[in-house]
Amino acid sequence: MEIIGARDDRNTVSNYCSSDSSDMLTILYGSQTGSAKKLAFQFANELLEKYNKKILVDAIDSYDFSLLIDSAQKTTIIFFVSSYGEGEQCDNASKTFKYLSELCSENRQHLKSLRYGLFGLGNAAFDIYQGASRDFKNCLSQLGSTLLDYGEGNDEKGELLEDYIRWKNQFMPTLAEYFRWEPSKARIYRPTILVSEVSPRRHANGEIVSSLRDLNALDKPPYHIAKPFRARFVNSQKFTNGQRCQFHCEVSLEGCRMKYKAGDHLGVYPTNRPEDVSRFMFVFCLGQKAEQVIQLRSEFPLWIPSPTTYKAIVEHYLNINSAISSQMLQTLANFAPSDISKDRLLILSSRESFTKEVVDKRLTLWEAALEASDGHPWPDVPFCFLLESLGKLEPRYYSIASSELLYPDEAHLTVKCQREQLKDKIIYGVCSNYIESICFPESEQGQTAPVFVRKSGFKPPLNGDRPMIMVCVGTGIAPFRGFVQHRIALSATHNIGKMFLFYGCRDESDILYPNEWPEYSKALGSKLSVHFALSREDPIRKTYVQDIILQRSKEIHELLEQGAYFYVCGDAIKLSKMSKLIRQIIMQRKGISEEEASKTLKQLKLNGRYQEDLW
Ligand SMILES: Cc1cc2nc3c(=O)[nH]c(=O)nc-3n(C[C@H](O)[C@H](O)[C@H](O)COP(=O)(O)O)c2cc1C
Repeated sequence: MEIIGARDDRNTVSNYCSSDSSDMLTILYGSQTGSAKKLAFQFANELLEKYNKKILVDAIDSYDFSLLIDSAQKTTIIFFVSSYGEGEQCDNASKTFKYLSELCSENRQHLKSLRYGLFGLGNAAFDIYQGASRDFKNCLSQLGSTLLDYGEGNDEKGELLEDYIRWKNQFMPTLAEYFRWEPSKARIYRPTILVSEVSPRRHANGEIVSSLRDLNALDKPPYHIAKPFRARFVNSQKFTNGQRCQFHCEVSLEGCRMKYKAGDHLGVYPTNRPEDVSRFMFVFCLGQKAEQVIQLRSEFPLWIPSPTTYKAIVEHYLNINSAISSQMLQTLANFAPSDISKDRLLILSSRESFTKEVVDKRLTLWEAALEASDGHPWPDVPFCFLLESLGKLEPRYYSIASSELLYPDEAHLTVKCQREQLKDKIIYGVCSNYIESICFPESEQGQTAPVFVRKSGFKPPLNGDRPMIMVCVGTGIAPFRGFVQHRIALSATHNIGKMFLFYGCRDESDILYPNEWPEYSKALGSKLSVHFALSREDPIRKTYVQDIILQRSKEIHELLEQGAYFYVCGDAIKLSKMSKLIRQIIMQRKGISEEEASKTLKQLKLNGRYQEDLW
């Protein structure tokens, strides 16, 4: 009985497939930002809990599909497939999709032995809704595989989890029937993480070790995602204040030996908001034992270093404001402090109320609990239930806004505080507001955060004399500040190519780095031309980046013909039509068909000459 977590070890996957798979199930995910991966593990956990089934969970690209070709051995896989780019596969599924598409072209049913279920994750605000999951399904059907069930979850209005639950509730019993699985003896809640309270370990100086991340601060390079560097945030400067707070800050990488290049990302591990931490600790009665040292054990890989303390987990490792599902509330109801609270929570979790009362109001688990109990604490909730349900406080990624050629020991960031005003509360984005709190602290303390560099393919051309066209909205300006700095550094010794920057924001007061663009233009002369699209400057005629791009379509096309690189960065929804626009420009300027223009654009993408960094 085990869940095997995502690993890099491909051999284990192959071994697993070639053993008796008649009663075994594999769960694979294609996930860019973790949602599909999370659902895949959730599905696996539930199968383990309900049917005592042994399950492999891994990324799609870690699985060796060549083993299934024309095989007589029946294999069952449940896929969780997210769409990315323009309805495309995520990075950890694209290799497999390419492989399967090539197999399709042979027009033979090579994967007849495969039975599969598929849940697609997407967002209907994008042009090609569920492109990746539908393509994957079509491909498998051409290869002769048997579809057991297909479902789709839409991220557009925050109902992805509910879509998943509806699909899963209908599919899981069918799957069990198909395999003739008997439900394991009914249990309301079965923990998969064992939490034991132990006596404290101490640092050499006598201080209690509260988390391994503290120890990491004493560690030495190399630093990476699993061992972040505690960096100082310095020289912060606000551009705009209040609800739309945007600012610049500089992260000192001195001594950590982490190198970056313009276009890379800086991962930042946030800390939960102190107000939320203390309310969470109150609701689940953790205040008294906040500093108690605990040891965690589990059958699958845990993201929390152990031993640690309750408080360290709630502050640094647990996504206490995670989106919640009706199912979580139903399990939580078992631990209610009174029958009235239990009934109220069950009503909140019901089909009739859940969307309106929980999803639309963006209630967190602790807020829903408080609402059901009229502000009274819930002393009987097992801590492991909170760990399993809420999951990991993930690092957030920021495009680095500087060039290593000018700033080798510091990475600059451009941050917009995520603050969304709902009817009666503000939803705070955990990391941006955390960075603000350490950059503009009320006291002098706490100006460090754990960080690491994540390499990205979003890079200025290797050849410095190639033209560049850069398109962005809002804080999407960040990597382009780095690209321009990069070219300034190069210009001292090299001939550099022309640069067009198209930058969309609300009005003049919303322009980030307003003093720097004239300076960069001065330093680079005719090599840099910056064009602003200020959407709220003229209330009658709103101007967006696509409008100013269209006005310059002739020059853009000429530059593309001269080998220019085209970059897009910023809000995925606002910029979702950019590649369509470029296709249109190519079509019109070259006088070719839409199909031919699509081929040209595809080739640009393959050659790295059309790149997007969207969020
Ligand atoms: C840059 C970007 C591009 C996306 N493109 C699409 C798309 O073309 N079609 C779609 O249905 N959803 C699209 N989405 C939405 C994601 O598929 C959806 O939010 C999903 O839940 C993310 O899952 P993941 O965390 O497993 O990557 C896109 C999201 C981002 C950030």
